[in-house]
Amino acid sequence: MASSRVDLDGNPIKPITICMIGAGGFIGSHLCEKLMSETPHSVLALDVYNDKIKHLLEPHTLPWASRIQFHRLNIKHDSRLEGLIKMSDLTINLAAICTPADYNTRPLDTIYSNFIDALPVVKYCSENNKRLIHFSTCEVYGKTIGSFLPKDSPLRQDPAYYVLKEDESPCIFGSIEKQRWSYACAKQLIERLVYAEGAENGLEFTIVRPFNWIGPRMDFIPGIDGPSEGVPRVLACFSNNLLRGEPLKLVDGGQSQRTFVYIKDAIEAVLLMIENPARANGHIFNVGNPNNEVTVRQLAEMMTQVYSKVSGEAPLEKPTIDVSSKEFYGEGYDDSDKRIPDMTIINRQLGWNPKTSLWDLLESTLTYQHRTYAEAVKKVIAKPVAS
Ligand SMILES: NC(=O)c1ccc[n+]([C@@H]2O[C@H](COP(=O)([O-])OP(=O)(O)OC[C@H]3O[C@@H](n4cnc5c(N)ncnc54)[C@H](O)[C@@H]3O)[C@@H](O)[C@H]2O)c1
Ligand SMILES: O=c1ccn([C@@H]2O[C@H](COP(=O)(O)OP(=O)(O)O[C@H]3OC[C@@H](O)[C@H](O)[C@H]3O)[C@@H](O)[C@H]2O)c(=O)[nH]1
Repeated sequence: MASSRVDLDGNPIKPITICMIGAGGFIGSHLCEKLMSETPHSVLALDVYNDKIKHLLEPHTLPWASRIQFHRLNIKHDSRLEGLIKMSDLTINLAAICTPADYNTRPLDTIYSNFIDALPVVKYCSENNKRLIHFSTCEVYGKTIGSFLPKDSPLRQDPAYYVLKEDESPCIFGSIEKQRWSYACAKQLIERLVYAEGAENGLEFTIVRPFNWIGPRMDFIPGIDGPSEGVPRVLACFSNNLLRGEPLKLVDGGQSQRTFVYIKDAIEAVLLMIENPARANGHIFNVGNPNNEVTVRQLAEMMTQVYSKVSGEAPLEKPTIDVSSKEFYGEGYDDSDKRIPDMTIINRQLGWNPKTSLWDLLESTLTYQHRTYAEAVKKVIAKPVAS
């Protein structure tokens, strides 16, 4: 396997060591899985948790056991960080607070996590001449230009007013009191810093802007493997509602639009970036699926249908319920209206295209959710409430 692999230009791929920060999260777990099963590369996996990669770490007889090492550490305060970056050929930084429920309620933690805590990582990579793949977000685009046009303007149908391009689109956020944008703004500034390290000090970098990657192991199910009062991202919120047989909550009518990409498609793009540095360095890449656009309401309807198919349970008569954003997220919430990634740059540089339709990715993801959580949720529901 190892010797026959070549990059996009036909050159043999040499095994490398990757320092992956945030390896225990949703994206990290899938990336580790891919690197272990399909490549000869080694991973130093850094995170405060490892539940989502336990299956890759134990038992010690796994075929890749010698190629993955978990280091439990918090990058906020751990002197081992620089040493681990120095030992590696490439650093991938995934660590972040990235659930919207936190952006307006814990803005300080959000800004520290996405900007301040990432600073030493960039600095150590730059000082030690190590390549960096930094995970940013599609939220850096904020709102579309089209959202400021009158509701009936025909220009709203013109892609020039909504398609998001890495090298052209502006970043449009709400006012400071709309603390939703604390995350996007922190991500934007760290992108600018990484870019400036490239321009002034020659840092070899790639910036990834994920557009709603979804799939198994995303976030948590409240009260099962996460806090009962916690609010994860929409896939886990809706999965939780479906597992409990309660209506899916549509924030402000579910009119916002998103494009969803299957995590396994997106991971293919990251692997291409890892193994084709000459094509990926110095670039910012949108990674999403422009063909999978829905409103949040349509997502809820599709998830209801798919869940009924995979669970064998009939959908509720009234499967959704409207809630205001103030009620659901609290003061200071705001939203991105529409997110369609332009794919020109990633297509040109890496020849990557997403493959999986929204229906198919929901079918495999909800099959996983049902198999993993249905029993546990039933038990919790059956427990008599203490009086
Ligand atoms: N999933 C998406 O669709 C999406 C979209 C846009 C951007 N992103 C970005 O991609 C990255 C990964 O996202 P994810 O969906 O896997 O999120 P995640 O929350 O599942 O993973 C982040 C991981 O980082 C770890 N972490 C956070 N702070 C840390 C610290 N101080 N020290 C050590 N570990 C720390 C967490 O424990 C967690 O395991 C984030 O930077 C996020 O902003 C993801
Ligand atoms: O139960 C819910 C949860 C969410 N929603 C809505 O569903 C939409 C998507 O919500 P998500 O929680 O997935 O988060 P968003 O797409 O807004 O942001 C995400 O985008 C990219 C990343 O940077 C982050 O992972 C996150 O900020 C929003 O319009 C939200 O208001 C509901 O209507 N009901």
